[in-house]
Amino acid sequence: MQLKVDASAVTTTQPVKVVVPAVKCSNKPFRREKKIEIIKTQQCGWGAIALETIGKDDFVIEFVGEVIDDAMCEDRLLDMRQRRDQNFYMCKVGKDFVIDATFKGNACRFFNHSCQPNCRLEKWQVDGKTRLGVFASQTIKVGMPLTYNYRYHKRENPLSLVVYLEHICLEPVVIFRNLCPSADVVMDPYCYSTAFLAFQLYRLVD
Ligand SMILES: C[S@@+](CC[C@H](N)C(=O)[O-])C[C@H]1O[C@@H](n2cnc3c(N)ncnc32)[C@H](O)[C@@H]1O
Repeated sequence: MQLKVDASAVTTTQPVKVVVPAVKCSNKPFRREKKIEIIKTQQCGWGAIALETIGKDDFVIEFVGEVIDDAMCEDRLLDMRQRRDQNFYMCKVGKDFVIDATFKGNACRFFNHSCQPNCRLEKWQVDGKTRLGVFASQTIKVGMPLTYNYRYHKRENPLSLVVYLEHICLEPVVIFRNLCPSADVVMDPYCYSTAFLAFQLYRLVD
């Protein structure tokens, strides 16, 4: 599996000088990424595991991808629906600001969701630009799957939700059965619609 990375189109993975947000000053720049392996999981497609012990609150990896606006995001969601894609790699960072790791990204695009994750996403301001870092929320041992909570949300534009719901109802899917046994992610397992795609946008909006 090869991902194309176009440096001009993605947020960078290079170490940079970090301006830590005043409110959340933890003085931890995006340092070296941790060693990670991409593996085929039993039930969640591809996933990522730690290849080294990761300390609590350590920087793990940056979430990189193409920066797209809401309109482009909508277009891509429609394309995904037509292709019947089941894996989604978008993170909504703010209004008109989505990072899409579908076509361009790094190992972070393989981190699966868990309601009891060992990592968390943080939004940082770096030299005036918003960047997403994945940090360990606990000590992570070698071989452990790397997960964070996708924080699904409902589509904000109810109109588009209605339109999409009319159009699609695919095969039943049961998701998050493996890493997410609890019921705090509510999905309709019988209607795999674009409404569902909307849930698949990770949310990091304040
Ligand atoms: C960011 S991708 C993660 C990598 C993905 N598993 C793959 O094979 O490329 C997100 C997608 O992985 C799948 N996924 C993530 N977490 C999952 C979980 N806990 N259980 C089942 N599928 C999961 C869903 O299809 C989701 O849209």
